[in-house]
Amino acid sequence: MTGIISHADEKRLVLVSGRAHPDLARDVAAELDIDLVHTTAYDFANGEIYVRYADSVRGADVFVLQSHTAPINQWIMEQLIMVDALKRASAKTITVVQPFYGYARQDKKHKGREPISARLMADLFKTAGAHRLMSVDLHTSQTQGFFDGPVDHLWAMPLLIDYVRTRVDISNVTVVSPDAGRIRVAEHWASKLGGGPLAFVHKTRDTSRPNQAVANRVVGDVVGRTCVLVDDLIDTGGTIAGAVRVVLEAGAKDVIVAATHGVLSDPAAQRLSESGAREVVVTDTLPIIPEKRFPQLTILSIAPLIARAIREVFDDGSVTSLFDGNA
Ligand SMILES: Nc1ncnc2c1ncn2[C@@H]1O[C@H](COP(=O)(O)O)[C@@H](O)[C@H]1O
Ligand SMILES: O=P(O)(O)OC[C@H]1O[C@H](OP(=O)(O)OP(=O)(O)O)[C@H](O)[C@@H]1O
Repeated sequence: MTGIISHADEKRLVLVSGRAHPDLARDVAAELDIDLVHTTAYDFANGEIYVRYADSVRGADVFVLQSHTAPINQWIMEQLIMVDALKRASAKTITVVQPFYGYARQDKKHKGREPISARLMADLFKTAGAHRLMSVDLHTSQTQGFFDGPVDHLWAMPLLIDYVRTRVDISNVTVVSPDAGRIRVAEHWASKLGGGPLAFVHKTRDTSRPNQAVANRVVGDVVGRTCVLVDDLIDTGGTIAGAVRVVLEAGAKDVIVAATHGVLSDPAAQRLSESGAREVVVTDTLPIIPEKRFPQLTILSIAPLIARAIREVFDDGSVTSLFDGNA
């Protein structure tokens, strides 16, 4: 195995990773059957970051993997610096692979004098030298339009659905959206999970205080049913724990939660473990440290999907084809 795959036409695929989620980088490299190109990365005494690649990347198609986990600003900055180093080392193309797109929730101004940080992120990566972005389950699809270049928007839904299908009797499933913003996604889930009914939770947020979600009530047929609650991400767990509570109070038989990104900021692990959900299923787009794991948590590997998408991009194939039948 080498860090570089040589083709007759001299194309070279290089995978490099920041320090945020080494397990995911290792798994993606293994799926691609390549070695990561070693990257030296460390912090100077004042917190500034240094990176250098051990091998030449000249003329290569380079994929820069970084998970936007806490401390998120440090890891985003590291990825930006990695892109800059690749640009200056004459990489042919640079694809930023950010399985979870940091700042994606700041995609519009809700009030005057707010930033649109999701757009700023795209601009920063473009300025650093990125040609292309790859991400999984963006908070809103429109974020694709922020980056001036190709964006590969991967869906974890087929992976999650394949798993959830093994855990439920699909003739008795109601798919539940934990808020109004995710009803379209929940519709998609329902059609793929046996075409059962759909419900949604009326959620409100106190916008004067961060991370405060209130689940008011559930609308839809949940009595006696296995409810599958679907969301893009679980951060502090307030949205999901509240939704599980109102769904169970409304008479659901049991609840399985499926979300792509397990951000799991405190006190999510405690909230979820005490929520009454039978199972909470996430992917490993973000690392989940042992202290944040709880008995009902299942973590699915996103590495095969990312590796297949990288392969398609490198081969000038079709990323969309990975989702044929799920569009
Ligand atoms: N990082 C964040 N954590 C929690 N809440 C956030 C974060 N970034 C933005 N927000 C707030 O989330 C909602 C987003 O609402 P959408 O309807 O999805 O646009 C908004 O209140 C943000 O201020
Ligand atoms: O675990 P939590 O801390 O509760 O945060 C997670 C929730 O926050 C986001 O929704 P958001 O309320 O930002 O927007 P939306 O209702 O428009 O999806 C996200 O889609 C989750 O539903």
